[in-house]
Amino acid sequence: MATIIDGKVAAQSVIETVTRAAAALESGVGVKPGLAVVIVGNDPASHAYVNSKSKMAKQCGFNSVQHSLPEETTQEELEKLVSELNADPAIHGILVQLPLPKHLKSEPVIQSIAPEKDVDGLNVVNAGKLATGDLASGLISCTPAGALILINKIHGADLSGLNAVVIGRSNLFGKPMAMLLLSSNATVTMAHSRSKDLPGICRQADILVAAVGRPHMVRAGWVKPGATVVDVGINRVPAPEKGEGKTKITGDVAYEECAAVAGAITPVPGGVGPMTIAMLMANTVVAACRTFGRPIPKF
Ligand SMILES: Nc1nc2c(c(=O)[nH]1)N[C@@H](CN(C=O)c1ccc(C(=O)N[C@@H](CCC(=O)O)C(=O)O)cc1)CN2
Repeated sequence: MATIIDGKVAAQSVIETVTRAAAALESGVGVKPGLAVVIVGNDPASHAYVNSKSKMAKQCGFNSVQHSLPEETTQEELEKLVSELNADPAIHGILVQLPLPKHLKSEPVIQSIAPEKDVDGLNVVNAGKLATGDLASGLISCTPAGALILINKIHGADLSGLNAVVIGRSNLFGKPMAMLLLSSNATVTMAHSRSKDLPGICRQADILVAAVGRPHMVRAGWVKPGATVVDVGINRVPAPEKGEGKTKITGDVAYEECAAVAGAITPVPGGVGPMTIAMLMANTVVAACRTFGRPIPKF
């Protein structure tokens, strides 16, 4: 049976470091790290994530600001808010929750966030720094940064000689995950819905990272015996066992059968998800420390 990689424990350790760094910043320069989270519309899951982020920011001792905008918000209104937050000296991190309602274009909004406040790491400046191997001066997308910490718990920081396969090629996860694995010396394959023989590609992986958005797509036969399997999927599926109309969260990996083959595996819930919020706090405190030239905590 595989080692279960506990994302809640790892996230708690990150949060403790963030909280200490925030307290040191406040006692040193009298300023709290400031995080502004922006949400547009009424999607219940997005509201739940944003509330968790705002609550965690308060727990870490941050100045936590939430902007909940109505569904009918225009592109101009949203970009105006981002521009005000860019200019606000009390705000060191800005996050616009995704996905945005269909009538809004996310890319111009993301690119309008000042790179030094882009705690989601999605601005081309931060994505470009990661792609060119500069992991020190930018901000890295939260979910891949958290997933790498979990992978390092099993394999250490140097992944030389290991084959890593990332299924999924989004800007939010797949691309930055592949860049981080490459920077750690893994031999990286990016696979996606148009890849030929996905199961065969996955069977080559010592580290298999699944971000496909389809419940239980990765089956035991896709997993190399002893591999580390990282499940990034957050799929809401019906849970009749919990009562009529109830739902539960499940991953992209068929957990039970893959755990029987893998050497280590992340569960859903309780794996990569909690690391996403922890790394958002980490990016915010790093952004604030940089603003004041204070020492940058290590995660
Ligand atoms: N601007 C962004 N938007 C979105 C991001 C992001 O990183 N930046 N990621 C996802 C959603 N997300 C954060 O926003 C997120 C997803 C899941 C979790 C989490 O802790 N999941 C728990 C289960 C929670 C539950 O039961 O509902 C777990 O896996 O244990 C945190 C954050 C899309 N949008």
